[in-house]
Amino acid sequence: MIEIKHISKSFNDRKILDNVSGVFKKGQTSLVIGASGTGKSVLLKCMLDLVRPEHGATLYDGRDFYIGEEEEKKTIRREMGVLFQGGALFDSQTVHQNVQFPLDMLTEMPESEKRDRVEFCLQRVGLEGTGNRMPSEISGGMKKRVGIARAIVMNPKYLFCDEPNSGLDPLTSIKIDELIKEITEEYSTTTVIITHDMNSVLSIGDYIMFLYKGKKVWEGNSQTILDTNVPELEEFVFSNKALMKMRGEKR
Ligand SMILES: Nc1ncnc2c1ncn2[C@@H]1O[C@H](COP(=O)(O)OP(=O)(O)OP(=O)(O)O)[C@@H](O)[C@H]1O
Repeated sequence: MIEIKHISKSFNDRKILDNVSGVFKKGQTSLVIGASGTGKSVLLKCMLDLVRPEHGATLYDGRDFYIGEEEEKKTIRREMGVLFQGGALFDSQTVHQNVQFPLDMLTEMPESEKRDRVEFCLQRVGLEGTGNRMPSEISGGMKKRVGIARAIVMNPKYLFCDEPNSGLDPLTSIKIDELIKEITEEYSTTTVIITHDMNSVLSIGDYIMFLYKGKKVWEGNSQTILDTNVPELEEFVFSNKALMKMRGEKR
């Protein structure tokens, strides 16, 4: 479980996050949603301690990430897997080398064990047999899968995905969402996904936090979101015409 408590962050006197709190549970896919520029990525960076908020705390299963001992912070960092926006693969390295990177950086694992672990993760994301290819030789959807394999190679407790569907067609997006959801349930990870994809919201939103101009103005799940009466959220959700129609038919 990850708890964020009263997170506030400003850049150059401009408040980007304003007192944001929430709980992301183990074994669930939690989504942080909102329009562009509303502070989703900054919130993720605060949770990863890449950006330090002026106020607030992030607790990983009760362990305070900002004020804990350096050893404890290191432990927490090793328990995190991150799927970066755009995949962030090293172009000059093979798929296998990309997935192995965290094992090389963070473990003393023997080479043979690393190889087996990488092969297992590639197989888990449906990419068996592709280890020797270069990132330039695979599709956008496959790159995301490589990114997911790399994010889970250390067997993380906490999985962060920044816009996992960006640049993908709708069908591939659904498959990536399903894969993230399956992994979350299979390994009981606490998964936090930054997105503005309404398909994801409706299909994998166990918990949804909606940010508007840096504030949390709504929280709920995929079942309750279509019944919202919060104007800012209504505007966000029903900018999708098909959903607007669905709501009309429901009422
Ligand atoms: N390092 C920084 N210095 C100054 N301003 C920043 C910095 N990082 C982010 N911002 C500002 O914070 C605001 C929120 O940015 P953020 O990237 O969190 O938005 P977002 O909700 O993730 O948007 P998108 O969906 O487009 O990725 C933006 O106005 C951005 O310019």
